[in-house]
Amino acid sequence: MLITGATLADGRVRDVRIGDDGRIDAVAEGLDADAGERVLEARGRHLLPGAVDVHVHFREPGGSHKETWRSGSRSAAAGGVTTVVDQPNTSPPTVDGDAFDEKAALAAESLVDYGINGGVTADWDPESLFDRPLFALGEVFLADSTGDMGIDADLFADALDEASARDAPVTVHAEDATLFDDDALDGDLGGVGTAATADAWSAYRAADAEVAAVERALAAAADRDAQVHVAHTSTPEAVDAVKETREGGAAATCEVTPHHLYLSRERARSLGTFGRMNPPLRSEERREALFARLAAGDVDVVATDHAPHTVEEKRRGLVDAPSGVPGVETLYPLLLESVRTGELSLERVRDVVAANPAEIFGLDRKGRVAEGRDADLVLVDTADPREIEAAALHSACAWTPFEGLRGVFPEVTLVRGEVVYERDPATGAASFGEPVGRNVRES
Ligand SMILES: NC(=O)N[C@@H](CC(=O)O)C(=O)O
Ligand SMILES: [Zn+2]
Ligand SMILES: [Zn+2]
Repeated sequence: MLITGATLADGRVRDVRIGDDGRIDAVAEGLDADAGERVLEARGRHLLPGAVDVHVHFREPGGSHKETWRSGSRSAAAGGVTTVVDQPNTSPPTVDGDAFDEKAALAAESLVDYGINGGVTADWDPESLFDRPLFALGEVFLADSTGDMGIDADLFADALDEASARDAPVTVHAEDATLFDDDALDGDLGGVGTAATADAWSAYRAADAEVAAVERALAAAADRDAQVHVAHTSTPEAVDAVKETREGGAAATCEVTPHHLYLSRERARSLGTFGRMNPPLRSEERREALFARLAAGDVDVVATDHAPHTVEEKRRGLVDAPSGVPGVETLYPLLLESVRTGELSLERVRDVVAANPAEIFGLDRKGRVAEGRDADLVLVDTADPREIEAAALHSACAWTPFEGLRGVFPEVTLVRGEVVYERDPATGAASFGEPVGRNVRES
C-alpha cells in the first residue's frame, strides 16, 4: 500500500509505503505507485503512529458482559489505538501460566496488537508467568480496586525482585488504603447520580493517599533496581515525585489518564456514581496542574485505564457501584481536540500516546512513523472535531464519561498494514477489519 501526501506529526508532508511484511518500507517524497498497489490519498490529513495504550481492562475471561476482546479492540481501532496492554484483574486473575494461557486464547479475537500483563497476589506463580510471552508485571495493586487484588509491602517487594531479576517493568496502582478517609462515606451521600456521591469518593480515596503510596513505591523500586511505571497518577504531586526519582537516576515513569486530564470534581458533577473510579477525580485546580505538566512534557504516558462496567452496574449506590470508566476510543480524539484548540502540540500528543510508551516498554517496532517500524497508522483530519456521544462508540459498556465533549476521530486505522477500521467521512458509517491482533512479545 502507498499512502500519499500525508502530513506527519512534525509537519513534514510525505508518502509512506507499506511492505508486504506489514512494516513501513519508506517515508519519502515523490514515491510512485507500483502496478496493482493500493493507494490511499491522504492530502490535507495527518498520518500518526497508532496509539500504544498500556492500560486497558478488556474483561475477558470472566466479565464479557462488560467488554470482550472483540468489542474492546473494535473500540480501540475506532479510536486509533493499535496496541493495548490488558491488566490482570480478570476472573480468574492473570497470576499464573494457566490463567495467562486462558486469556491469550481469548485475545486471538483482537483486531489490534496486544500485550498481556501478569498480576501479583498471595498465590501468584512468577515462574509459570515469566515462562509465557508476558508483557510486564502489573497493574500491581497496592490497594484494592476492581478485583480486590490489593497486596502488602512485603509481597510488593518480592514482586519487584522477581521483575528486576528478569528486566521486566512493573506497573503499579499506588494508593495507600490506610490513609483513606472513612468518614467521607458516612452520612447522607445524596443518592445515586448526584454530585455528593462523586465528591464523597474523591474525599474518601484522598489525594494524600496516592502521593504517599507513589513515593513509597518509587523508593522500593529504586532500592531493587526495578523499572517502575506508575499507573493513572491523578495528582501533580505524584507526577513530580516520579520526575524527581528519574532525575535521581532510577528507572521510573508515570502515566496519566484522559479522565484525570479532562474531568474534575467540579467538571463532572452530573456523573454521580458514573464518575467513580480509582484513583478518583480531583479538584479542578489539580486537574489544571496535571494538564500543565502534560503540556510541559513532564507526563511520560497518557493511557486510558479503560475500565468498562455496564450502566446497570454503575447505577448502583456509591458504595456498591464498581469503580472505573471506559476510555480507549476517546484517548486520541480528546488529545487531538486539545491540539486543534492550541493547548497541546501534535508532537507532544504523538509522544505521550505512542513513542514514549513504546520506548518505555521496549516495543522497538511500535510507536513511530519510520522505516522498519510496524505500519500501525492512523489517518485523521485534525481540523474536523465531532461531539463525543456514547451511541457512536463501540465499547460493549455503552456509555462514556466524556459525553458532549469534542473529539477528533480517526478516518482509517491500520495494524501492520491491515485496515482494521475505516469511517466514511461523508456518512460517518464505520466498518471493521479482521482480528489480526498479535501478542507484541511474540516475534
Ligand atoms: N480504575 C478503576 O477504577 N477500575 C479498574 C481497576 C483499576 O485500574 O484500578 C477496573 O478494572 O475496573
Ligand atoms: Zn488501577
Ligand atoms: Zn486499571
